[in-house]
Amino acid sequence: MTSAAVHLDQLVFSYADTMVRFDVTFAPGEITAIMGPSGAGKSTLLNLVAGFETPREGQVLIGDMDVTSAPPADRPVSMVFQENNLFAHLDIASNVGLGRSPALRLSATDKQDVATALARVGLAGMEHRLPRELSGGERQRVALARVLVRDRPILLLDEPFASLGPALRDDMLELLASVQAERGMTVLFVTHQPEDARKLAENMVFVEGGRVAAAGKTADFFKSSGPEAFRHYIGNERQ
Ligand SMILES: Nc1ncnc2c1ncn2[C@@H]1O[C@H](COP(=O)(O)OP(=O)(O)OP(=O)(O)O)[C@@H](O)[C@H]1O
Repeated sequence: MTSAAVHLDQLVFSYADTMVRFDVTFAPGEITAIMGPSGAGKSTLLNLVAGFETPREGQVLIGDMDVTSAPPADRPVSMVFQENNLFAHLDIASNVGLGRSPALRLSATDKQDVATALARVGLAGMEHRLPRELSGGERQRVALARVLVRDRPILLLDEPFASLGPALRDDMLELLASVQAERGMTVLFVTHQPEDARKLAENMVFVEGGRVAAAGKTADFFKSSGPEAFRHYIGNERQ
């Protein structure tokens, strides 16, 4: 799998009362944390990359491919949400297998890959459990196993570990970091936790009022000379 940049080129999109404009590039094969106040447009940005929303103007480029009008299924993208990533009536192996075949027509190799992915995320032996028989952290591991069998170059994560306690969140960040290092995916990671960004992400994008207010290296964001808007935001969050 080759790494691909994600480029939002002069994108304009609006809901009834809200307009966003994004013009930003996400570095190929690296993790970028996306932070910003509630309602700033972070999920909207991911949805535009995934194809769940279509811009009014501008282009979405993945590598050198223009996917602006491509439906979500045709984009080289996987997405993990905070919750509800799994189908409640399907066992874990089937939920992961959906990443390979939406109709669950799985070859022997596919089934082997599902088992390998589940072992990779620490869930060997749980193949036949239902999602409700797992903890919240284990359910997110299943979602990551599905990302592994999909094997797409772009991974979008929308606050994936926000419902987990701090120790478990750290475990998941480590797992995500090692999976990303193995596969070289371009990862866009929306989080409200500055510590998550610091631990995981090489780059940061700060979204405010439907715009990218600042973008750069994570290390620079956390310096006293870091972007004013970001420093103001984390200062407020910490009060
Ligand atoms: N389906 C929708 N219809 C209309 N407006 C929407 C819709 N989804 C989001 N919005 C509005 O668009 C703006 C951006 O929402 P978005 O979910 O992208 O913010 P966010 O930065 O992800 O927020 P949070 O951190 O709270 O998840 C908000 O003002 C929101 O109310």
